[in-house]
Amino acid sequence: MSNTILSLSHITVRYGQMTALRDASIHVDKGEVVCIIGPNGAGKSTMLAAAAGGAPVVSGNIQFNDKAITGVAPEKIARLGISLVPEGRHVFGSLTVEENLQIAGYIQKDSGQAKQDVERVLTYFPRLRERLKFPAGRLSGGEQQMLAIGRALMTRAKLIMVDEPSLGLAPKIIDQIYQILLDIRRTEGLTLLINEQSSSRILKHADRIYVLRGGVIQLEGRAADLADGEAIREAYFGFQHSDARETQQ
Ligand SMILES: Nc1ncnc2c1ncn2[C@@H]1O[C@H](COP(=O)(O)OP(=O)(O)OP(=O)(O)O)[C@@H](O)[C@H]1O
Repeated sequence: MSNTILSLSHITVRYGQMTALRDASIHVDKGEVVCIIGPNGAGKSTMLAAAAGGAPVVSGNIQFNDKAITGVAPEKIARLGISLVPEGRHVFGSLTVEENLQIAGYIQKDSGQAKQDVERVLTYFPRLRERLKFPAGRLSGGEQQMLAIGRALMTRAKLIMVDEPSLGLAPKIIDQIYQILLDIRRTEGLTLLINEQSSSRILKHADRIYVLRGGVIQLEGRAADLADGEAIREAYFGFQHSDARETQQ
């Protein structure tokens, strides 16, 4: 058995005439934190959607735990142990934090186990414990992101994919969320695949980085080797752009 938990090999995705991913390959090893960085419209969400069974893949192969999952239905993929936290969080605003977590545990048949898992999630996110009886719609953006990740944890997924967790959040909150994710990784051996538009805060948290632009993987490397940001900037913008500070914000 290989150490790779997820691989997408030579994936092409088309929405009608529009090619969103072109012959793109990525892999994620067990226990890794891998980040896909790229500008708006690069194809990042499409990559996660392809792994979750929700994108029109026209060619290529997707494997999870050495099993082919290309063309497999999203609910079946979820049951195999992949959970996607979509961009924009999508919590149920009128339901309480507790109810949001309980519903996410529907995948488990055993209600005792679901109860234990609510407790397990609250241990990682003490902030959610304080807000347990609040409607999720009244939470701050950071708290909603925590809840969205908490919901993914309820499924006991082996691989959690998070689409732009930093979007609209203050740097302090972003770091806090990453610290919690790394804590969960350490405690549970979880594997994480994360999309981000900006690289600066991610480089210190991720093990490995892919830069995606125009549906094509432009760069792959260990975060430690890319720390100065130069190669990332070049791949991100497609040309030498010494003054391109956008990715550094
Ligand atoms: N359902 C769809 N139908 C048609 N085109 C789509 C669809 N979803 C995405 N696209 C297009 O595919 C391209 C890649 O989109 P995608 O959302 O994967 O990029 P992204 O890197 O995640 O960008 P963002 O940061 O804006 O979410 C974009 O040009 C987008 O407009």
